[in-house]
Amino acid sequence: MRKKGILLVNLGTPDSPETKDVRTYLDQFLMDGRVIDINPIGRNLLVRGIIVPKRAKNSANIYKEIWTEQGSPLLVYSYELLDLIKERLGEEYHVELAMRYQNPSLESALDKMRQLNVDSIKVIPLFPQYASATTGSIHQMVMEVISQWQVIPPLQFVNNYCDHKGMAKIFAKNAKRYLDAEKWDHVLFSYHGVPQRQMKKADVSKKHCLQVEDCCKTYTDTNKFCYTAQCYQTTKVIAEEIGLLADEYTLCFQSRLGSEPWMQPYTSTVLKDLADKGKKRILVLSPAFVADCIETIYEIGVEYQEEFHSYGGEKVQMVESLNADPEWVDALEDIILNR
Ligand SMILES: C=CC1=C(C)c2cc3[nH]c(cc4nc(cc5[nH]c(cc1n2)c(C)c5CCC(=O)O)C(CCC(=O)O)=C4C)c(C)c3C=C
Ligand SMILES: [Fe+2]
Ligand SMILES: [Fe+2]
Repeated sequence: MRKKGILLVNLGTPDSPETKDVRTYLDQFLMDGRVIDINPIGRNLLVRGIIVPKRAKNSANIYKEIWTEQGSPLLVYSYELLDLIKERLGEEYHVELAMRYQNPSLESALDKMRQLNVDSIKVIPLFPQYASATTGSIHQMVMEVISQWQVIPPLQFVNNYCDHKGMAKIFAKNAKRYLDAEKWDHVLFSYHGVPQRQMKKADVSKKHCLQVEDCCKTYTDTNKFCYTAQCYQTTKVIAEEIGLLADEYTLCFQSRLGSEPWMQPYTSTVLKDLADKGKKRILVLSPAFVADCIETIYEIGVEYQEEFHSYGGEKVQMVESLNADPEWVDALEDIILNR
């Protein structure tokens, strides 16, 4: 029986926490024109001349701290999820996992599907919100690879699932475990940031994103492809599910790289403001990630904790991501079958 192909794709992670592998990963990642979206010569100088040489060793040390016996958390959780979703979908489907950068590579996953002569391919980026640097890059790469095939099978691309109730319920459930057990002064929804320039580029009207006040706090037809608007929408669905009041939570953006402005407010700034207001205990969800990774485990769990402490706060607690939660398998099955 010919099967329906399902391709799950996450960002990728180094093959090992050694500096040379981290360097290779950062080089492939940051040389992507959708990630550092400047002219190729400038990108080459910036990435290979400045960012990677400056960053590789320090990043490798951080990867060493989060690395598990099975490997990088992002990859380990992704494989666990793959096993569960394969079991769930059964014989009718052939499911592959790929990473946009490093391994398992998109090329090898797609080649397996080509060899199997699958009936169709549906691409599901493991990112709830669309950003050009993530989902856009995955879709572009899949199209580039498949464009070389003699037979181009029916293809489907999932753009986003920022408003998926099943997904939101799991983030809410994970947060409630902390909210029910202890007292927290505020909840943060801390998303991976993107440069403001990329947001403006994604707005085809050129009249909306960062042009009108509170441009993307409401998710509408006008801004339906805007990453920020989708982050607000995810937050709204999760906050409703938890039962949070408007003044009990704040949306913010982390992981800024370089000196140009990224989406704001920055998580660091919000943490400082909260500390100045006397807030001591902060619970942080990070629903741009479906698997815990360096950005959640280290940036939130270690760096923001230390930073908040230096401002006079007490505790920053990271809420676990979806990882290999059986309810995430339910939600992902629905996304695969119905989006
Ligand atoms: C969730 C969506 C993501 C967006 C949007 C995104 C954009 C983006 N990222 C960088 C630079 C870095 N990101 C890094 C790690 C990283 N980023 C994402 C997701 C998004 N990135 C994930 C899931 C991860 C974790 C990978 C892991 O192995 O755990 C890193 C590397 C980490 C480090 O060295 O500290 C960099 C660098 C840019 C420039 C960007 C632009 C839009
Ligand atoms: Fe990133
Ligand atoms: Fe926007």
